[in-house]
Amino acid sequence: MHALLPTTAALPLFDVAASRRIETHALVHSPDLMERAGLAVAKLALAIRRGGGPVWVACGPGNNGGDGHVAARHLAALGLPVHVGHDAPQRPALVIDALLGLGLNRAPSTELLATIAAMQACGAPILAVDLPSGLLADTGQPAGELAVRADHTLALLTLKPGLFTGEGRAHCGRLWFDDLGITPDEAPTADLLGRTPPPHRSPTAHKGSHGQVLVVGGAPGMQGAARLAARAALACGAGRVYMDLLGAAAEDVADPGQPELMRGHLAELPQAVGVIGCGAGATIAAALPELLRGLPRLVIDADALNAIAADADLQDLLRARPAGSTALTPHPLEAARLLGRDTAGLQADRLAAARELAGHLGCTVVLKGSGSIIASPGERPAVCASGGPALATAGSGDVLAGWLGGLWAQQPGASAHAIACAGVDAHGRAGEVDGALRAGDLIDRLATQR
Ligand SMILES: NC(=O)C1=CN([C@@H]2O[C@H](COP(=O)(O)OP(=O)(O)OC[C@H]3O[C@@H](n4cnc5c(N)ncnc54)[C@H](O)[C@@H]3O)[C@@H](O)[C@H]2O)[C@@H](O)CC1
Ligand SMILES: Nc1ncnc2c1ncn2[C@@H]1O[C@H](COP(=O)(O)OP(=O)(O)O)[C@@H](O)[C@H]1O
Repeated sequence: MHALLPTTAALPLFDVAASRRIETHALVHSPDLMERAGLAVAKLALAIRRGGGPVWVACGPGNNGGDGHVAARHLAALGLPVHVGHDAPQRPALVIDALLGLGLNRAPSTELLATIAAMQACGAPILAVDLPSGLLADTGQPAGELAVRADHTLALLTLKPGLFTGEGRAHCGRLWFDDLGITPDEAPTADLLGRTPPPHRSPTAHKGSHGQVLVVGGAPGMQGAARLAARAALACGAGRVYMDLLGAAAEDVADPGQPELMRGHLAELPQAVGVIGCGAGATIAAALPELLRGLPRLVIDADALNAIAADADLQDLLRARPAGSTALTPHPLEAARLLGRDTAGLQADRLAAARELAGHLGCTVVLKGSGSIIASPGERPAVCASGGPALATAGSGDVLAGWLGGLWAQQPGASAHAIACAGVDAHGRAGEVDGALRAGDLIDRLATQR
């Protein structure tokens, strides 16, 4: 058993169906899985209980409850006061939530909701077994009106996507993992992102070795978004970064705070990585056909996504681009527009939605938000474990788009999927601070963490 995050290594994620298969195979040679699980829960419970009161173990009807009973037995054998039941004891030192795990398949009943509410109200730390009860393992969404908000979650046997995306991070608290000594015998459903080394810079490099980025966006009143993207591309190490601010006079393009940035246009920079759409407003629509046809690698964000959502011809141009040459970075509302769906429906299964959008438009899709998803045609999807609410500030998405462009300029042979995985994880790590992070400060943190 070990604490899970932050992780430098990529980790395999398995959905419910895969976890069930792995469990079934493992049980053939290791029939004592529940004993192992319950022992791991008891060990963690010993370490995190607060005070000398009873450990309250709330057990459900299935194997999740079985794990809870085994843990209760171990704790009682050690002489700890243990209370097993759905009613709260006086001043518990810890709650072990073993109500529902992988088997959750409907909204919790009124009685279960009452137990969840009592756990939440009793004031003791909550340790969830495998998953916080009421949270769906595949999506990270509550199945009903309430799911446990745990202080700790000990994932067992496999890591499930719902621990990391959707509402998962708000419900899991600190994450721990015990694989119960089993190595899964099948390919993961998705990868949890690990750290990717920064692009190599040769001792004999010159600025021409590190590529060009062309940022197209920043309509009047929204130029800050494009400037943030351009600054991020520069800080990432791109050799030369150009801006095409839509509708701006030549003298307005200069960025006094960042004199390295230059003015440029598609016609002069046919090999640049395009970062298009940040703060672009409706003006970007007219420029899109040329950009979609002209630039070999594209990161498409914000208003460019909205323009594409509204125009079937632009969608066809996107689909006509070579495989691996385009990354879309929608937040959930933009992704919903691209799929012609509502945001809540899309958020209900972020992994499925990102895969669907990637298939629909033939592009890499970064579905942003807590537990960003990276999905591409023909690739295993990835889930981002880094980042947090400090990133919920204006401009952090523009920084991401620019950073992806900067990475790609330096690694022309990389696919959109590889660039998105590397950049999204770095962006998330840089955003792990208390409080809120200004987008400008996020760029500095990205540049210095490498
Ligand atoms: N079988 C084993 O040896 C192992 C089991 N493990 C544990 O077993 C869990 C999975 O066990 P189960 O498949 O029995 O599933 P659960 O224990 O999560 O729940 C299954 C039961 O809950 C009921 N249920 C589902 N949703 C409900 C709802 N909303 N309201 C009321 N009842 C509901 C189901 O009808 C079923 O009876 C894992 O999460 C993990 O904790 C792991 O420890 C690995 C080893
Ligand atoms: N709570 C959060 N946890 C993790 N990442 C977050 C959170 N809130 C925002 N982010 C990240 O911050 C960025 C916000 O992007 P976006 O919504 O496009 O903002 P903007 O348009 O203001 O730049 C995305 O990369 C998103 O994943």
